[in-house]
Amino acid sequence: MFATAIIGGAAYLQYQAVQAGTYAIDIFGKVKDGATSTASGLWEGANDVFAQMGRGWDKTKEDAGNVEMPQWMRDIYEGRGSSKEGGSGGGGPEPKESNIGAAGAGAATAAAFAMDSEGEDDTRSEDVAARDDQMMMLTRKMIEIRSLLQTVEQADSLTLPSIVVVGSQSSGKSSVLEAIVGHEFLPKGSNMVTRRPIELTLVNTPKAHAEYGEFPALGLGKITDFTQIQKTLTDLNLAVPEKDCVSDDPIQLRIHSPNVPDLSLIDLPGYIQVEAFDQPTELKTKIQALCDKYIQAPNVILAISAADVDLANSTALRASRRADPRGERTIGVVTKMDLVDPVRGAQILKDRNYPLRLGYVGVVCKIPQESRSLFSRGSANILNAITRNESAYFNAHPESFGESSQVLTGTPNLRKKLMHVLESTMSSSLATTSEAIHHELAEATYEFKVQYNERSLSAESYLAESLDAFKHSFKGFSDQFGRKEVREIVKHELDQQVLNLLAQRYWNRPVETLQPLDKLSESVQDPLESLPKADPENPLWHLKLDASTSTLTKLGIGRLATTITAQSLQSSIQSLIHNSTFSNHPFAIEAITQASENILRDLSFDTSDELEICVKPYKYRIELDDNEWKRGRENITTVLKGELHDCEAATKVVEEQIGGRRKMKDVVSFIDRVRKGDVVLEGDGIGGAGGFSAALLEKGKEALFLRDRSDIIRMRLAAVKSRQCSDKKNKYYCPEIFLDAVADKLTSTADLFLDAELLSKFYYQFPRVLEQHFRQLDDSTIERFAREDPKIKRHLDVVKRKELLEHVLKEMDSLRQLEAREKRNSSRGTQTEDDGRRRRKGWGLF
Ligand SMILES: Nc1nc2c(ncn2[C@@H]2O[C@H](COP(=O)(O)OP(=O)(O)OP(=O)(O)O)[C@@H](O)[C@H]2O)c(=O)[nH]1
Repeated sequence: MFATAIIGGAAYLQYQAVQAGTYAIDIFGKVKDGATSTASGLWEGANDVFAQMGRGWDKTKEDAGNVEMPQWMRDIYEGRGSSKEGGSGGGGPEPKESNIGAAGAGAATAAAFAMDSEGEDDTRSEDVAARDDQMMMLTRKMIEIRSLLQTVEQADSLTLPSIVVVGSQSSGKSSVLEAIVGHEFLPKGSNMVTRRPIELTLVNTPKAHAEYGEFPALGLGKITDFTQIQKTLTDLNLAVPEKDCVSDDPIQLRIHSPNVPDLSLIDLPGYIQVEAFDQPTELKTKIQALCDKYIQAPNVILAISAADVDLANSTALRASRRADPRGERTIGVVTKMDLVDPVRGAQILKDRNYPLRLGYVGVVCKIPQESRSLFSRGSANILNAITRNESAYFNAHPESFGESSQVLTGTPNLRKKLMHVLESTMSSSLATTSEAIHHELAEATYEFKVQYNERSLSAESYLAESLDAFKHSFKGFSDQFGRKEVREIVKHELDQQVLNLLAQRYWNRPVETLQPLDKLSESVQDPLESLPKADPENPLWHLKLDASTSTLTKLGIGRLATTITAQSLQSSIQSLIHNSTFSNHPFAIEAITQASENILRDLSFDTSDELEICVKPYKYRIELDDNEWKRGRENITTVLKGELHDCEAATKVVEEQIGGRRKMKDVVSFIDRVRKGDVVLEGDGIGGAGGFSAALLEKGKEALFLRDRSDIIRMRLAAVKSRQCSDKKNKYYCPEIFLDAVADKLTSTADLFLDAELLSKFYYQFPRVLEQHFRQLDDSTIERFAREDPKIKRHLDVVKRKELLEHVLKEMDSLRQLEAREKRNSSRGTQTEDDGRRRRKGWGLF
């Protein structure tokens, strides 16, 4: 058993070490999963640090500093062109022969741009497609960094920009977002259903077939049914009370799909013109204030306006003009293009009144009616239906929307534009964000050093340490609490039982009533004073001792001894808990208490029955040797002295309650005289008598009882010490000694048995059950447990913050390496017009 314990312990220690090590990894993993496998290993090495994390923290650290390029990218950098074995868009159809090159290099973006949807050919050149892929990779990395920063306690300086979607009610905001995602998932209804910002992170998962959403803050897991996502969003929004109507507490939603680009978007409540009669009067200004908060720099504004409403009246454009007067970070989206004349539509997109550097995009995002019935429910993707419908419309009017028209139309182009814009905006924000992270990290590092002496801590390591310490103190306790201690407990209990038996059968003096003694019980007629001189054959004294012995042996020693030993163990566990770090953790107190109770209860059943069988022979015959008699005599002397001492102490208390020795003497002598018949009471004395109140008489009876008991004990102490009681053959004259010796015999059997059956088994099982219990806890429970202690919570927060910030900086480093390679590649002569446009100021400064 010992060997197994050691092996088990070592394995657990190892487990704990791994747990502690993977603590940070898990956190990072939470903000990034689902994108870990790709069609061609596209992101492996270069981008997906998260995927590497699964291989261990050390490996991750190593890799983060040494970012590996995927083959296809190296080929591009080394001028070998694109690899035809490059990734495919996962769930999408096979690329057409003429496009195979582009499909190889740019397939990752092809699906994300919705270019492989039916009716859409990828007409990009190889270089452009490859660069799109690379851009997507950079964007993804930045979004990862953004998500990581979201998990750090929020400070405004620690964010990367996002795309904020604003527009009036019914302008088509939801339709645009749903067209980008390919699913109906946003709350719908007339009752102002968007009440909170929805922070939507789209994660492109090229190889995965399943599309799903996650609410990281809710822990609902992966939701593949988009109507369920819609329902959850609706519930979360409607939970904002009618009287507040809007809240700035964002809902975070991540959607993973092979058909979405990597994007981070924020959907906001739609602007209203005027409050409805049942809406709060300040609602319009509240929505405005909320939107204004989000459309500040460096966020990109996606201003949605419907084509059938004059752009001059567009609330979204008016708001964006206030926040972005030079139109540098606003993308104008004109929805419902199908509702206006194509010529008019094209004019709108060329708007010169509010020129936008990022331009306007016209879209038709309505889900065709026939498709709605087919796709609207569950998890079917509506992307193809929308893009087909949309391109049919734009293709039908080439004079207005064709290549020569110089207007940008269509959801795929919008998606692409969003990715490009987000990437470039994020990259220009990196320098300032990086500075802010360095600053925050310096603060966290200082606190870590000064407050916590650089002692690393994770919820798992804290639990493991606490558990180890507790098991260690339990081991110490188990070394000290053995057979001897059980013996003391059991013997003490049986001593009390012996005293009770003696009091019942030998020492009984009736004091419950105020009555003359001659009317009372037999024991008074055979006073104990007469015992030393009684006839050795007097059956009364034989009967008394035999009956007392029988009562003692048939007391249910099995149950009694097992129960008090288990209780003692249980209370020792409680004090061990309260002297351990677990004392600040109600959850752990409950778990440990429960574990010990369960084990003790289970063990007690069998133990008590078996112990009862072991003491059975004593129920029929008890033989004592001289030594046992001698030991009994010594022990009962101590017990009687203890009892005498207790009686005297109790007498003192009663004396104080009565009001002094003198008053007590008066009451006691009155009751004495009544008992002797010297005073005859009228009535029963219940209402008081002899000038004493009823309460005083009650106390007097207590004092008399204690006095009588003290007298008897003194008398019996003298008897126990007498020559008569030195010999075991005089047992009927010395019941105290005999009963003590019997109790001693019972105790010896009990302690031996309890030591083997209860203690040993408990000592073996308890630490293992604890270990098992704590080992199977899930991460969130362990985290909750550790955070119950405010000091530990603070410590954990500092460690976590520091680790996250360090990790973010590392991610930024690898991003910088990728960017440097991109620059090298550009300078090797593959520079195109497109490259020039994509080179950004600020990139590489951080
Ligand atoms: N014909 C046409 N109808 C559209 C288009 N886009 C959206 N709609 C319709 O316009 C209505 C409003 O669209 P939503 O996407 O719900 O607009 P919203 O801005 O999200 O509205 P709120 O959630 O109320 O703020 C819906 O009935 C859509 O079907 C479009 O391009 N063409």
